Amino acid sequence: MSDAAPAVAVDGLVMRYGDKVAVDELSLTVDRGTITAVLGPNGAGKTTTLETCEGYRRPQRGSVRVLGLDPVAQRTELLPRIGVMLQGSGAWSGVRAMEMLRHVARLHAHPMDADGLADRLGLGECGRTPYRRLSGGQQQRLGLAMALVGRPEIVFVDEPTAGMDPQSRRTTWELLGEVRAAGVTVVLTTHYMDEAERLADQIHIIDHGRLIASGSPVQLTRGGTAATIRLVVSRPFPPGAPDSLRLALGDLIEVTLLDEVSLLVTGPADATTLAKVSGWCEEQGVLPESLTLGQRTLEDVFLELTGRELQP
Ligand SMILES: Nc1ncnc2c1ncn2[C@@H]1O[C@H](COP(=O)(O)OP(=O)(O)OP(=O)(O)O)[C@@H](O)[C@H]1O
Repeated sequence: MSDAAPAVAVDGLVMRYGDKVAVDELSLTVDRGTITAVLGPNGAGKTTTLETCEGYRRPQRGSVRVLGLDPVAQRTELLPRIGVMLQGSGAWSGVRAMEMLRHVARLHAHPMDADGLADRLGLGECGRTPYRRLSGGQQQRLGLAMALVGRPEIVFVDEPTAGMDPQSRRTTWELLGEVRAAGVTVVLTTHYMDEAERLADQIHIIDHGRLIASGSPVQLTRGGTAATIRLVVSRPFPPGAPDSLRLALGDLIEVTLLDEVSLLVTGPADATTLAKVSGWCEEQGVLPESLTLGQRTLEDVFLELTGRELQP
């Protein structure tokens, strides 16, 4: 019963390039009608996972189902129901933008109005421009239009706003929101935390080909009573700073040194914790330049899970 199946089900997927393990026992589910972001740093295995869902790569181990179908064995059945935006839109270099979009529209049984879609994405004015002369942002938008024009049930978009100016990013976010509102499932990869946090109903964070956390933006960032205190000081911390602060704050609280003048305190941090951090600064003779208490961001979540920053 493919209609009851989740939009995407990845189970124990392993993908290697030679000795390099790109995707490592990855399991995740995408619910229908959601925008789901696969978030991770460069090289995390996002594109490889997406290409396997799109049927461009055969799982080496594990399985992938899209709308309940096997993307390789049942490709003919699946293709008309999915839209794909590749990194680099897949257009020929000499073809004019609107020619390409109309061509893709004609491949589908019930396409959207290509001109209306192009206008919506701000492609109207460059309709006669050859693909290779389009700016990076215009190529991205054309790629998105090509993925959407066939009215897919699910659309896969790889880094939809990479290289776009802020205005085009906002238009793209709005459009993806409208696509979801029309009942289409959107699966996107991104390494922009703000994009995932703002757009996605569900986020899967992956690193080194492994799933390290899943949840809605609120579940991931507001987990329990967790909060974050950021401390930036005017001169480098004295040696042993994180350890003595950890000692002062107790076991439930995590202290992560970000660099020689800033650190992050995470856990059930409240006003008392803030006062303790301030008292510790006084004891250590360090002058806080800023000391703030706020909710965790996805960046904080990634840092806690991996000890690294998502965007170097
Ligand atoms: N064709 C290939 N041959 C060899 N190694 C590859 C190939 N494609 C990807 N890799 C490697 O596999 C790992 C995962 O790559 P992948 O492109 O899936 O990650 P990603 O998260 O999409 O990264 P990016 O955001 O940079 O596209 C990386 O270490 C990458 O260098």
